Amino acid sequence: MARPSATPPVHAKLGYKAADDLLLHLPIHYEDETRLSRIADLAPGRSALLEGVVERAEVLYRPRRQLLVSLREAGTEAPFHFRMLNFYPNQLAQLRPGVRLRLYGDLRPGFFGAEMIHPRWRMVAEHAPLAGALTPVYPTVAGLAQARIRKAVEAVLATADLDETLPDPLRARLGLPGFADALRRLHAPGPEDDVAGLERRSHPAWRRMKFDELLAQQLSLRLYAGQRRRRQAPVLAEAGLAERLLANLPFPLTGAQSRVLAEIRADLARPYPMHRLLQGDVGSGKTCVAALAALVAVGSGRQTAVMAPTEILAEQLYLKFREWLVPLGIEVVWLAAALKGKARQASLAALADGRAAVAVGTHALFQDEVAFRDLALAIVDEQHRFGVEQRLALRAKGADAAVVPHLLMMSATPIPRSLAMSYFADLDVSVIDALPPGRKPIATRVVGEAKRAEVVARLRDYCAAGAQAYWVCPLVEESEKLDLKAAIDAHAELAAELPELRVGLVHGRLKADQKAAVMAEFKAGGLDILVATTVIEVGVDVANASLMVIEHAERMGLAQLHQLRGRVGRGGRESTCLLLYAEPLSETARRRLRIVKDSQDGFAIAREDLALRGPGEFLGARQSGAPLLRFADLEADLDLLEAARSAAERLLHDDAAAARRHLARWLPHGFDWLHA
Ligand SMILES: Nc1ncnc2c1ncn2[C@@H]1O[C@H](COP(=O)(O)OP(=O)(O)OP(=O)(O)O)[C@@H](O)[C@H]1O
Repeated sequence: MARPSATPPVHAKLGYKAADDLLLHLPIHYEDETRLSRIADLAPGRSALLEGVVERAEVLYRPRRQLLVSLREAGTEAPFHFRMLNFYPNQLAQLRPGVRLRLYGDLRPGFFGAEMIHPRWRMVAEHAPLAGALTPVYPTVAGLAQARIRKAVEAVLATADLDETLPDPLRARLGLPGFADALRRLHAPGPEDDVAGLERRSHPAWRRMKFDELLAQQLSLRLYAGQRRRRQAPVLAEAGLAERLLANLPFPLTGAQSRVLAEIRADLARPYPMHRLLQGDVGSGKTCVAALAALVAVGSGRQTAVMAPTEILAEQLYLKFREWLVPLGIEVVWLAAALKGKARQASLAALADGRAAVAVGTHALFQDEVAFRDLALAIVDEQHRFGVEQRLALRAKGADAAVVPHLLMMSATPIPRSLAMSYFADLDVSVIDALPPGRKPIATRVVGEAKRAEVVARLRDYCAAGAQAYWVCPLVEESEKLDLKAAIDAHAELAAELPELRVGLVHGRLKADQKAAVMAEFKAGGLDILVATTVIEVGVDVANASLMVIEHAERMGLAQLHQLRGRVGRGGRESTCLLLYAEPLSETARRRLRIVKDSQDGFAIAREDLALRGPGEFLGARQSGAPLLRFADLEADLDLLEAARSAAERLLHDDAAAARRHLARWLPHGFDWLHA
């Protein structure tokens, strides 16, 4: 009977667009049916193929209903058994005495001696031939049998075009097998192949796949870079205003800041859009460099938009930009969702007619009703927290659709080089790798919650000596409500325990002006202690705050702890950060906290965090919903990534047609998320 036409084909069931996509649907492991094992030679726990003749098959009812089959291997005395806990009556009927079976499964010690539970079995004739290749086991979905996937993959392998896209010398240099060869080996390795290497993904055939994937990514990044260079952006080269701010600043730029500013200025002076990530550890002076960049745009008679993912961060940027730009006679407007009525209309009007040269705000900046007269530069802070569409929307705000604004992204989450190289579409990266002089290291302690009373006593002494402190409440990932409750409770407790001190509270649910009022009060010294949810993570700048207590530090990411801690240590005082943890603390959790305690280097901490949590945390990959890479692992395969990077350049130059074929194979349906 024909299968109903509604049944989707195998590739669709697995989530692929085309049957050819199955070529790269690679096995997760293999079953070896190329040789028969003898039960006497097998250690328990190993999977193997056995053969035997059925002696008896009976249904037992204790301890539960099951089918027990006894078989005898040729030349042995004792029978062995297999059990089926689910079976059909016709299976029972097939298992007549004298029937010869081959079984594949795990052998384990059982009540009657060695046995298999739920092996795969089939009836065979005597001396039936063995499989010529290992049997691949593929990732699958519910209701899709391995046999169907195997068949579909075999069909595609037989018909698809497996031509070689890499030049021979390159393959030889990297020790990589040919594409067709590698693919056949992965889908159907022979008995002589290194199966362990295939399963561990270290086999040359696997390395070939990983290299190809990375190469495709690098090629697409390069093509994208080429496209960008063909787009038009305003040339911004008037530095007079920036020079005036430099003269006004109470400090000289650090060497690192000057170098990075020069890189940005060179980009802005080009007629195609900048696409640059400005990285620097917390407090390294990124915002200051960004403000100078904005002034280059403003000096050229154009507008700048500055955007942060949360209102509190945006407000901090707004305050800094005002402090630096307003004395130069520049109008800076504020725009966030909470801004309503007349104030909102005034901001919108000032942007539309160009009176305001700079707008600072949140996501509200890229709503449809926001029109710039002449947007030339978009600065996006902590960009990895924005979704791809949001970033694109801001870029589309240039007044003339043919002219694209320059894009400067800032991040205090240091992104390891391998990630930056691989994930971001053609991204130039500038790193501020030194802190301004005079910063003191922050003494960090890891303290059990049982010592909370001592911590509170310490807080009292600190504040009595004129210092200010943050008390940061746990992050409860899934629930803003719980976050809020924790902060409100901590605030009430501290206020009761320390009646002589002024304790303030700030959290994400406060209205923008309320938040701003609390922050301003803390900054002005009107509060001794600020209880906060993690909203203060980045960008908050209060020089007199020199103690930070972080509750439930064990729940937070390492990079996040480091960023939080960076809120102190900004003034002349010795600063301290206490990481409070709740018992019991696992060994891993203890190790993680120790990493933050022992290092002040954001990059080193980020590397550890990457190893522990995976790249999604850095890159907002969750927002994009697309996996970063299917096969290659950015940390483990760094050598391949480097090789792919240089090979991409060569291939485009030497054999553009091969490069195109390579891309068509690996990214047949585009990869747009990568290009944002
Ligand atoms: N070269 C410098 N010398 C001394 N102080 C500086 C220098 N550059 C910036 N600062 C000061 O250091 C503090 C942090 O600078 P800025 O806000 O630019 O850093 P950031 O990297 O954006 O920090 P954050 O991690 O807080 O976002 C600010 O108070 C700023 O005035």
